Parts: sequence; structure tokens; C-alpha cells
Amino acid sequence: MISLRSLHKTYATPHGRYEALRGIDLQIERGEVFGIIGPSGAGKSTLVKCINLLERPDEGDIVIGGQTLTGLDEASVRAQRRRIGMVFQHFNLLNRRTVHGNVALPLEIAGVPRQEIGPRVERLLDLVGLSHLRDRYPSQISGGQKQRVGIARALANDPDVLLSDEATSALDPETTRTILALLRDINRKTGVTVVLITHQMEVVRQICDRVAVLDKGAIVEQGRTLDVFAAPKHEVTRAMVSAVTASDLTEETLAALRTRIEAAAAAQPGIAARVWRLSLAGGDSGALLSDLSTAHGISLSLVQARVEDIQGIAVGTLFVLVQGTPATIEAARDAAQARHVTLEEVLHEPATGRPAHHLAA
Ligand SMILES: Nc1ncnc2c1ncn2[C@@H]1O[C@H](COP(=O)(O)OP(=O)(O)OP(=O)(O)O)[C@@H](O)[C@H]1O
Repeated sequence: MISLRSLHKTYATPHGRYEALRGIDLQIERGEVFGIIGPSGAGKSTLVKCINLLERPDEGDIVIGGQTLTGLDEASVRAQRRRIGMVFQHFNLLNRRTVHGNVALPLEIAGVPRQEIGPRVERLLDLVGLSHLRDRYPSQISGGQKQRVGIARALANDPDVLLSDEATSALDPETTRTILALLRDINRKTGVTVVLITHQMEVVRQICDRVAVLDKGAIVEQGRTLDVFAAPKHEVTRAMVSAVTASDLTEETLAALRTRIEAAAAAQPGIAARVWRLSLAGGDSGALLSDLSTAHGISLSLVQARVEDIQGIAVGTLFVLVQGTPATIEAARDAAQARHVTLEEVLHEPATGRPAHHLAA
């Protein structure tokens, strides 16, 4: 649906030229919800402006639905721009027009006959759940409702692509969830391709099928959202993912665990203890823990956990204290490896001098 091929964009600055996009290659399929995420200064706004043709890239091609947009004259660019519906962070509504009037505006500009505009706007307001507020002005509705107007307006000309530029950044978490759910719903009902530009991993987690990570003007990682969350490769991705799913044990918690383990070992000689970090990407964490303890006769207690639902799949980190004989613990570890789990030993008592190691299932 959208192909970005080797996009380069350089700005002139007082200190010389700055390369904001350094060869972006991306393929976004028809009907998917695709996230482009990156930290501040990564080049997200520049990329948005190139995709909707407000900025011309210095090099490279933008192809939407088979049509190469780079190299077109201004009149053709304006026509092509209608194929992309834009949703903005600050809504960009006209205060002197009603909700209905704001959604009607792009249809008026496109020269749609007056008698067609009314029914079309009503359908759009119905789609975003705002029919009852049609005569209100922007100052009389909430931020979430304003964004619904923004989404209806973006869909007015029946675009192939809905391009959302930080559409939920100005909204509280609950409103963000409802707006993302609405975008997902519209994507399913209409099949419109949705491209979300965001700095929030939470947005990607909730609705994106695939994601590309932008850093310093380049795509550093891309893939299915689930895969990127489960095993982020680039350090920028890891930092953003860990803000949503990962957790670490503090030194205080580790010290308290050591004390607890030593007391248990003194009371029950022959019983060893481990602390495991289990990274899940799918599967049922509760079932995993109970299966391991019942099948192998070990004692398992949860120390700390952060597990998030990524479109129906559990992804996250559990820290568990495992106690048993060394043989039963080894058997349980082998069994854990057979599941969708990455297991890392954080603490090994009594210490054997063996370094902590990673075992990928
Ligand atoms: N018109 C311009 N002239 C010069 N440099 C620019 C211009 N616009 C952007 N830049 C620079 O290009 C880089 C990318 O900027 P861009 O606004 O695309 O990043 P961003 O990922 O959207 O950042 P943020 O999330 O903070 O808005 C930045 O270093 C920025 O300073």
C-alpha cells in the first residue's frame, strides 16, 4: 500500500546541513495498522511531512497504492493528498464551525455536491459516535470528542490511508484507550490502512500489527509488534519496550531474597534456591507456574511481575523464587525451556561459582 524507498531529507541549519532522514525504506501493507515510533528528534515529524507531501524528500520515492507521489506537480500533489487522511495531535478544528461543519469542510473543499455532504457527514459522525453532538462547537466538547471529530474529518474524503501524527499524545490514558479502540474499529470496518506516528510504546502495544522504530533518521528495527515486544533487538527499542513491560529487581529486593534463602537453607539443609527471571511472549503465566511446581515438586513463589496484554497475548517479565533439591530445580528449568519462555538465573544459592546465564527456549 505504502512504499517508502530510500528517503533522504536534509535541512539547512545555521551550523550546516542536518540529515533528518537518512535512507528510510518501509513497506506498509493495505489494511494494516502500522506504528512508527521513535524518541524525540528521531525524525517522525519530518517523515509525516514527507508522507503527506508537505515536504519533498531530497532523494527517494513515496509510492501509495501503486502511484509514485514524488516528482508530481503541485496540482497532482494536492489531488493525491486527498488519499491520505490526517489526524493531528492538537485536533486542528475550526472553532467557528460546529462539529458537523468541521467534518463537512474537506467535502466542501473537494467540491462534493451540497446534497451529498449532509448524509455523508451524518454517516461519519455515526461511525465515530458523535451524532448527538453534531451542533456543538469545539469549545463545548472534550479533548477525546475533539479527536473523534478530527478522525471523522480525516475520513471524509474516503482516504486509502489514515495518517495519525501523535493523535493521542494530548489525551489522558483512558481517553487514549478509547481513541485507539475507535481507530482499530474503523480499520476493521472500512479496511483503511492506518499509520500511527507516536513516541508512546503503549500506543503500539494496543493496536499496531507491525511497528518500525525510528532513531536518528533511520529505521533501526521493524517487525510484528508481538515479536518486537518479546525480543527487542536495538537499544532504543529495548529502552522503549522496557518502559511498558520489563522490570528489574532492586538491590534491596535481591539482598532481602538472599537473607530469606539463607534462613531457609539453615532450616532445611539440602534445599537449594534460585531466582529466575522468566520473559514471556505468549502462553499463560499462571498455568506455567502451577505446572512447574506440581510436576516437579518444587516451591515457586512470585517475587515481582509485569505482564502486559499485547493484543491478546501475554508478554512481560516474572521474577520467581524457586526452592527444591538441585535435581528437581534442574528438571523444572528444562520444562520451562520447553515453553515460550526465556529463562535467566538472577540468583543461584548455594553459590557454585557458576555465572548467571541466559537460556533461550
Ligand atoms: N525545518 C528544520 N530545519 C532544521 N532542522 C530541522 C527542521 N525540522 C526538523 N529539524 C531537525 O531534524 C531532526 C528531526 O526532527 P523531527 O521534528 O522530524 O523529529 P521528531 O521525531 O518529530 O521529534 P519530536 O518527537 O521531538 O517532535 C531534529 O534534529 C530537528 O532539530
